Amino acid sequence: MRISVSSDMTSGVAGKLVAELESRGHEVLTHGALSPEERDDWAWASEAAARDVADGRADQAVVCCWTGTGASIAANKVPGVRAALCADAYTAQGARRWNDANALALSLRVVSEPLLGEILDAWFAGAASEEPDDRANVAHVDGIAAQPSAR
Ligand SMILES: O=C[C@H](O)[C@H](O)[C@H](O)COP(=O)(O)O
Repeated sequence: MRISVSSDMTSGVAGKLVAELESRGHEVLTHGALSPEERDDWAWASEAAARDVADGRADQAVVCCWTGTGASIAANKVPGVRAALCADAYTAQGARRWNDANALALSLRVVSEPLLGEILDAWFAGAASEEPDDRANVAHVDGIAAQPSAR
């Protein structure tokens, strides 16, 4: 799989992420602090990785910042991207299964190296549910940004 990775810092698991993903057989694109000469602020870095997914240059993204919050918010503003902020394996598994999440948002402060391994194991093991209700939810979420409020 091709994974686009962004971070606003090189601290914490940001420094391990690319090697970890490559060791799992993924091709990695990098943005922000992980890419020389790119703007490294979380909003720009996360948007760049999310646009790789939306535009088909990557299958999925992993977006990081100190809390993971800004990275997830920015990624979720890009149409077609469903980013999930995950601080544990259970949430990562559910994000893939029920939300068909295509961007994993991580906190550089909270996620330790062992926890990163657990979260990635769960994330990549999980397949999106094909249940009609689940697909309807995902399709509705993708359409929200494109529609005016119905209320
Ligand atoms: O949600 C935002 C992230 O946690 C940022 O990593 C944090 O705000 C630090 O950003 P800055 O280095 O721009 O202060």
